Amino acid sequence: MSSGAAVPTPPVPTPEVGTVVLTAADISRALTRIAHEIVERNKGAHDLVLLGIPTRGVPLATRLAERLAAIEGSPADGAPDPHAIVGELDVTMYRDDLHRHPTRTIGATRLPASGIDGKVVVLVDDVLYSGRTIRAALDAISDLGRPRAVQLAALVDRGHRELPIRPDFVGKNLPTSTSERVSVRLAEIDGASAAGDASADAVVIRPAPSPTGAAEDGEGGA
Ligand SMILES: O=P(O)(O)OC[C@H]1O[C@H](OP(=O)(O)OP(=O)(O)O)[C@H](O)[C@@H]1O
Ligand SMILES: O=c1cc[nH]c(=O)[nH]1
Repeated sequence: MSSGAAVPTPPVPTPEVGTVVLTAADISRALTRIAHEIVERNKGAHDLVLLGIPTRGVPLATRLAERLAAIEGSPADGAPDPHAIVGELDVTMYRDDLHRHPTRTIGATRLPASGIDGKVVVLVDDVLYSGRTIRAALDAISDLGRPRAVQLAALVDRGHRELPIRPDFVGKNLPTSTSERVSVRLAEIDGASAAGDASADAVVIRPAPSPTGAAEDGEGGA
């Protein structure tokens, strides 16, 4: 017999790699909740396009699309083909800090065949911090078409915004210091964990790696 309500698990400190604030199960639950919120906000999944921002926004967008399809049922019920509504949006050339990071690699931009005109575009990113990446994404979108609306989903909102940008869907609000760094690990990008777990998924908070890195973060250099 159960002895009562489950006791919340406290964050797990791992001194070498930081503190795990979201486990794989937490991330999975957060994405499922966000998918439900997207459906609720948009009264279904019609006309949705999910654009992931590299690097980790892309697999997150795919995971969200798979959940949207599962929530909406059969295509006759309005369920989207998850592969047909996901794209990726590279924002490198639209950044306002390019001069500080001249060696950034330019990534791919790939839109669904439907394009984005008249669609509801949900931008998907792993971490929202200064908001400068999303500002760049909005500029990139305006060069590609004219969506009916643009919404923003972030797995983690760590605060410290430098621009008037606010997410519509958040996995976890995580109060942080500017001297910290939030790292998201996803199996699709990072492979198996050091412990050999099937899923490497985790969100970890740790001290920013170096004074240079800390300064970059504090000034919004993502
Ligand atoms: O709100 P901001 O201050 O712009 O920071 C958030 C951005 O920083 C990280 O990307 P990063 O540029 O480090 O690239 P990565 O995703 O390839 O690691 C993160 O994935 C967000 O895109
Ligand atoms: O902590 C941070 C800040 C910006 N981008 C990240 O991915 N993590």
